[in-house]
Amino acid sequence: MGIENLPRTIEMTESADGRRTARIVDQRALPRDLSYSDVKTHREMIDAVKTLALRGAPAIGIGGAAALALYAENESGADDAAALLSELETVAQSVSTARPTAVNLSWGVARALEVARVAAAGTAAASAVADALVSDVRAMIEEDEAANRAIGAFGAELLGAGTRILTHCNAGSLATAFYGTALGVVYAAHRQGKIDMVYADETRPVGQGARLTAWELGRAGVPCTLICDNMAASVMAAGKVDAVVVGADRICANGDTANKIGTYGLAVLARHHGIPFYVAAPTSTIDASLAAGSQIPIEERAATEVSACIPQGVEVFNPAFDVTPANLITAIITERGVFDPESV
Ligand SMILES: CSC[C@@H](O)[C@@H](O)C(=O)COP(=O)(O)O
Repeated sequence: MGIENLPRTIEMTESADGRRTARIVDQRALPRDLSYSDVKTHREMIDAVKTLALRGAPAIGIGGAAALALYAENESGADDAAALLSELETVAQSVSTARPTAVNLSWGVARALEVARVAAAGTAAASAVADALVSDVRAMIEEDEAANRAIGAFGAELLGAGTRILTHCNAGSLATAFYGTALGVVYAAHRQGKIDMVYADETRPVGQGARLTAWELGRAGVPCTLICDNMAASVMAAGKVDAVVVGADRICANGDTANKIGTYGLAVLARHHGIPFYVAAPTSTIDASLAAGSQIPIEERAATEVSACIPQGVEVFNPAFDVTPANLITAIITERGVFDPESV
């Protein structure tokens, strides 16, 4: 049992009819089934991102770039590179707005558009632009795994023997191409024999902790105890948590960090109990264009996520993310090292 049992979240492959596709783990089916979907068009990719079949900031960044590659490969009828580029500029708009909070999505789309621009400047053939896009998605996948392994190595240095970690949502291999950010820290520390237990918050309302983190850690052979979100305070008070490690969807210039709803509450609890609170994320999650967390767009999702059965007339507020102020974050762990949130 180990991380070799974890699936690759997204890969560029070829389907039986010879068309290039993005093969993704369909995370809606977990933990019941480990099943894959072959995504062939940019619209199918937008749907996968919106419905959380593909989720987690780094994974949707790669998915965004893949959407442009799929459009170029399978949908465009453009005669030449210049015509394709102009179509891609329109497609990029709809892909990068599929979900608003994780900056990685628009980062991935912007990177793909730049690759297409450079390719189109050097060729007249639309097919060469498509090839360049597919190659760059493959490069992004490799870079993402390498970044996560570096995050894991830096993060493991912060932890001592017998560490008990609390994590929220799924910032694991499933949220990235492979290995994970917060769970990357766990995997690296576990390899060094430092992890006694990982407490996984259930993560209401969608249950990424219960459905995905508990499944992933089990498959990787890391000890995991599932708790409901409202149990975190008493687990900390009982002295069972040595560090909180979470992922991020967007980190502002001042270090304020958006992550799955409930993260902010955990940071407040960690401060109260004197427990270090770490954010683990690749530098592609940093958005230096935003000065502070109040400027981060927070996605609101359907009321049916909160309850399938709502009494008539009851209003539901379902923000998918919250913002943890920089002063509650002990350190931000990136692939380039460990930073004070204010200096990130
Ligand atoms: C490495 S993933 C970091 C974050 O994207 C993760 O913690 C999270 O909040 C995911 O939310 P989700 O709505 O499941 O995409």
